[in-house]
Amino acid sequence: MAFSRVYSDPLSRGIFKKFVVMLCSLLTSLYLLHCLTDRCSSMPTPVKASSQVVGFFASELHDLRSLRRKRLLQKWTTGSKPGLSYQSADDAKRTSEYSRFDDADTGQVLYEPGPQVDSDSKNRELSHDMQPSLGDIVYSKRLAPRFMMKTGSTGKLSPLGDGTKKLPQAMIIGVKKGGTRALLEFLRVHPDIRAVGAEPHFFDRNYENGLEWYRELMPKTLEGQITMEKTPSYFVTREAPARISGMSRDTKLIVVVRDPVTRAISDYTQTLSKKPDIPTFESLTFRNRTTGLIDTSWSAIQIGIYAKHLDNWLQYFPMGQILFVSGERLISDPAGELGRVQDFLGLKRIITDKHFYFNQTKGFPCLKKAEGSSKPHCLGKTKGRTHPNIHPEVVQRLRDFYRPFNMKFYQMTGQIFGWDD
Ligand SMILES: Nc1ncnc2c1ncn2[C@@H]1O[C@H](COP(=O)(O)OS(=O)(=O)O)[C@@H](OP(=O)(O)O)[C@H]1O
Repeated sequence: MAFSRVYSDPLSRGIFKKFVVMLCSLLTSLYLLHCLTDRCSSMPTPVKASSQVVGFFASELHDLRSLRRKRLLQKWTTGSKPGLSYQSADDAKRTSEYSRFDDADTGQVLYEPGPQVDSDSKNRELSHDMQPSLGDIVYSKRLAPRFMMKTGSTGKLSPLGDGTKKLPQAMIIGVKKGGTRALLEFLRVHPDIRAVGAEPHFFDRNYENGLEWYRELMPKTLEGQITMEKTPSYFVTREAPARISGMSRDTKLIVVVRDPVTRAISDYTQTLSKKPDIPTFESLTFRNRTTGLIDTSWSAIQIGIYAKHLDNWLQYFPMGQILFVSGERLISDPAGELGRVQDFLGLKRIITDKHFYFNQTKGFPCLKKAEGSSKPHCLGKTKGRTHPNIHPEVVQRLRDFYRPFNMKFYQMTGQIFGWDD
């Protein structure tokens, strides 16, 4: 009754209409505010029940929210403090469950999910730069299901935390003491590369565990990303080429080579650091010091006969599928060598000069920002050790020994590494 009275009075009707319009805009503003605080997805969406106008607002809001998410993601992916503070309690627990395991040769402790692969090493330090990478962490539960992650340089959006463990499509197979750790650490900066940090030693020591075991060690990758690992002993493992080819004939292989004489001394220096009582380099080098006969059964010498090992790989892989990186140039011009590697892997050249600086104290190039960190990063103290002085006569004898093998190697690869200049 009261309503019909009000409605029949033209003045009251006008006021009533204005009231309704104001109420509607108030409700719409409230809804807008609610959505801007990112809470409206849990409510029944207004699109279904409402007019085109509300539908329009909903789509505008959607765009606004994706823009906010993209901005946030941009902030993360450009490396500004990706920190663990985004983790929920569950995720923090998951991270703490990551097993610690070592790089067989370096003793660096890396965080990787999965079983313990190598427990040889004695040196178990954790450096800040070896924490799980941004991509390894599934962020807080509230954010995870709705947030999207940029798939590397492809710019595709995929749900964060998604991805699957894949067998490596590319690997660094050698050589021991060539600079393999530096190469892997530098490559990890690339958004399209995900690599297992520790050396799996699957194709030499752990082959009987099977490919599923091996796959489990790998980090999750999104579409377009390359899975990588490095195990320098593969290059000198007789069975490795057949086994890797059995996994995939398309596997891309990278070998970091270094002057075999310096490499042998570096190898010896590493052993010496673990076992200070071993004989001198000179006495291990010769079978007979007076005749000058080199002991080729000593692994430190054996590994440097690159041409011989390469022959074995060429039985299973075409030359075009193997890239040789100069260990020397990796130090003098890291961006140049990284450029070649990115081309070989079919990736955009994202790692450039801008990523490196030369650390005077370390005496090596270092990363301005390591993967998943905003801090500068040099390799640990097991890389770039001071070598003992070796008698020049012994060094010369070794140079003479390696020369023909080096020449053969230059011929096979079509690259001159300059070890005999
Ligand atoms: N940027 C940078 N920082 C530190 N060290 C560098 C770098 N680039 C190459 N190198 C050289 O890498 C050598 C170790 O090689 P690897 O990583 O292949 O060693 S290992 O086989 O994994 O133990 C290591 O050998 P040594 O100098 O004999 O210790 C270094 O000379």
